[in-house]
Parts: sequence; structure tokens; C-alpha cells
Amino acid sequence: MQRLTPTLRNDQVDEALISVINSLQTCAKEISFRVGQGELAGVLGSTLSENIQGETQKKLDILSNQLIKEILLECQHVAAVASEEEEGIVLGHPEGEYLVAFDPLDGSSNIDINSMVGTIFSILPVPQDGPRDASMFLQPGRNQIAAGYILYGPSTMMVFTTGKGVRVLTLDQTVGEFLVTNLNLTIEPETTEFAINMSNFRHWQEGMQNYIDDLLAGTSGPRAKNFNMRWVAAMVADVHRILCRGGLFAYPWDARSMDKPYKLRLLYEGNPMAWLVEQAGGAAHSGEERILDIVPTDIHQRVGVILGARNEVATCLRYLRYEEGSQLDSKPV
Ligand SMILES: O=P(O)(O)OC[C@H]1O[C@](O)(COP(=O)(O)O)[C@@H](O)[C@@H]1O
Ligand SMILES: [Mg+2]
Ligand SMILES: [Mg+2]
Repeated sequence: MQRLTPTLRNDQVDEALISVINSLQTCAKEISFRVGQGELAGVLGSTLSENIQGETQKKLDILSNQLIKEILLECQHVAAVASEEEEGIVLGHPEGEYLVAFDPLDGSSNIDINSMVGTIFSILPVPQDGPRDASMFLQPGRNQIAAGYILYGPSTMMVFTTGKGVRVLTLDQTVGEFLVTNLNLTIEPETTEFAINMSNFRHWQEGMQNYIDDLLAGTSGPRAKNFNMRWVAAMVADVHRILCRGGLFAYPWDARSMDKPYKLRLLYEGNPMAWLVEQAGGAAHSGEERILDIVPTDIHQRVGVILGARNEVATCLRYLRYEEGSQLDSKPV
């Protein structure tokens, strides 16, 4: 089975980017070991601190963030990093060609229940001109050079794209190497499975409520088919399932707190996942536009996310726009 570096060389990835991705691979092994040791490594539980997002940090959030930051900043090709857990960016090598944005630990609430978590990364080019500050990261997701995630599940997997399809590697714990286990994940355009946090139903826009109502109505409703639901509460695991067996994932606008109408973050979650899903033949939308076309105004900006099977994403958007064909009775007031 092929290793990561030859796979990247086959994809004509330049040596500088290979070195950045290899650094991420090192991070993945370090975090995977600690996640696997769990209680024994003393990494479970919360801290007393809050991150820039106003969320209580888990010990593993902080540890993963620190590990990734240190390892990436040792790589001479990394010009700066931006983390979901930190307010500002951290500058790296002045000659570095790449920027790395990451969610060090996605699905933090799963840590203490020994359930799936992950690391999500997005690699951007350093802009030609402009200041060397956070504004370097304010590029639309379509500029990404590489993106992906590491899933710490029953096995540890690295799933990524450099724009030539979606590659999957599995960590062989016996030799400590990631080996290629799938070279081209694809998502079927149709699906009968969706992932959404249903407890937010009452806070959604009417169009979203109508869409979900019709999925739940199954064969007796306007969609005339039954839909199954899954929610891992870790985007990385929900998106992985969609890449493996299809489906639709949504974390849409909600009215729980008006200063935070979206939960997921554009740079660390939305963009990398959107590109992976598009590379697999799916679609990824904010509810208003293609996620990869959004030009960020802040590194911690949040975004609505509807992604997965492309025909189902299109149907969901028709409901949100109250278009003909969305089988709605009601229209916006
Ligand atoms: O608490 P909820 O509504 O189930 O939200 C789960 C979502 O929040 C997240 O955990 C947010 O990510 P973090 O754990 O990195 O903050 C997503 O992975 C997941 O899809
Ligand atoms: Mg996350
Ligand atoms: Mg996180």
C-alpha cells in the first residue's frame, strides 16, 4: 500500500506543500496517540479557560492546538497559522509559501464520552502583496491549495484533497505510517440520509423547518421516500460518513442567539469541508452562496453549512428560497 509522500508526488504536489502536509501527518500521529490513551494520558476533561469563540476549552483542545502550532511553525514552508482556538494568527517563516488554518480538535464534546473527534486543516497560498497579518487569511475557500481532516475513530484516518480528488489514508499503528486505503471518494447525487441537530428545529427559518418536516414525513409526505437521520456531533465524523456513504449535513442559520446565528467557522470548518465535498462530486452551500466563494472579513467568521449529495443540497436550497418545486404549502410572509 502506498504512503503519503509518493501519493502526493503522483498528484504533482510540490515539495514545499508535501513538507507542510507531512508536518500535519506528524501532528495527527501525536494527537492520535493521546486520544487513544484517553484517561491514561490525562487528556480528558475541561479547563477553566474559554477560547476566542467563547467556548469552554477541553484539555485536548489546548493540547492539540499547541502541538499543531509548534510542529507547523517548525516547517520552513509555513508563513503563518490561524487556529479556531486562538484570537490572532501566529507568524512563522518569512519565506514560507503557505498559510495553514485549522480546527485542532473538532467535536470537542465527544472527547469525554470516548467518541469520534478530528482535526480539520486548510492550506492557502501566501498572498503576493499586502501586510503580513491576519488579512493574509481573508481569501475565499476556492483559493485553497490543500484541505482535509484527520479522524480519530476506531482507526485514525487522514482524508485530504489537493484538487485532484479525495484521498484517504489509514494510520497503520504497527509501523506508525499512514497508508493509502482509498484514492477517490465520491458522493452519490441522491441520498436518503441527513444529519442535523434536530433540537434546534424551533430556531430555524421557516424554509428549513419545512424542508426537514418533509424529510420526516417519509413516504406519506411530498418527498415520497423515507429518510434516515444520523448526528455524531462532530462535523468531521458526520462529513466522513457522507464521503463514505452519502447524505446531507446541515448546520443552518438559527435564532438562538442573534450575535451568533451560525455555529460553524468558515476558515477552519466550512471551507476545508466544502472543498472536500465538491471534490467528491457533492455540493456545499451557506444557504446564500457557494461556501468556497465567500470572501471572509474576519478569521473567526461563522457560516451556514449545507453540504453533501448535490441533488439533495439543491432541494434544500429550493425550500430555503421558497422556489417552485420545493413542494411547499407556505410562502414567506
Ligand atoms: O453541539 P451541536 O449542536 O451538536 O454541534 C455540533 C457541531 O459543533 C462542532 O462540534 C463544532 O466544532 P468544535 O468542537 O471544534 O467547536 C461540530 O463539529 C459539530 O458539527
Ligand atoms: Mg470544529
Ligand atoms: Mg475545535
